[in-house]
Amino acid sequence: MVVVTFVTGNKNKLAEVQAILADVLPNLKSEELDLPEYQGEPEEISKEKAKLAAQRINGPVLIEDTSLCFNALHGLPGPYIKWFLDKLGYDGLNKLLIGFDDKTAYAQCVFAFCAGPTSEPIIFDGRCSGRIVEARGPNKFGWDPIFQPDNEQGQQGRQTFAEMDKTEKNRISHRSRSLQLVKNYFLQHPEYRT
Ligand SMILES: O=c1nc[nH]c2c1ncn2[C@H]1C[C@H](O)[C@@H](COP(=O)(O)OP(=O)(O)OP(=O)(O)O)O1
Ligand SMILES: [Mg+2]
Repeated sequence: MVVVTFVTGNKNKLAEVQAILADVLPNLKSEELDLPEYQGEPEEISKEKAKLAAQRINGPVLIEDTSLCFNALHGLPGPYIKWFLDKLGYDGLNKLLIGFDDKTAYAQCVFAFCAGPTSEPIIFDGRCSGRIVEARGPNKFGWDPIFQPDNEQGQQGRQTFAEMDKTEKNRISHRSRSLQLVKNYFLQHPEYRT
């Protein structure tokens, strides 16, 4: 069996990935590396991140890059949300939208699988639409308190990701949608799990 390594510096991501992939990739390893990230479109950032990870690990790797995209700002902060969150906090992120009626946003999770140091990465894109609200719920993972996802009918939801229990978040999140595609890929490639 060829063991896949999920490379991330983020413990919360790792926990969600392990929970969602448990049945398909029970042998998923993890490596705590905070890889440098190129600027550009989310797909390109993930591809480059995956190539770098595959070189560092010298084997098959899975990485992901998460964006939070404000529709009024044409998708920004997008992949730069980590730095915006760090510098502006929940209030500052809300204030970015003060001049706009449109508070809608989407979370995007782009997984990339790279089979080895010389392979071309494969991309899996999952999104969850919602809106930016004043922070509600425990402050445990990134921007969870200010993102209120739409429900499955596409209507405005009631809870922020931070207010939901983990199972509920993992059922509807950007990450779980992207991981659904990752799962399908690995179901067709049993060499990574048996
Ligand atoms: O479901 C989520 N709910 C709330 N916040 C989230 C979520 N997923 C990522 N986040 C945060 C973490 C980081 O502030 C930024 C993404 O940046 P991103 O580069 O993908 O993550 P990271 O640097 O923490 O980990 P990694 O080592 O995998 O790159 O959004
Ligand atoms: Mg990162």
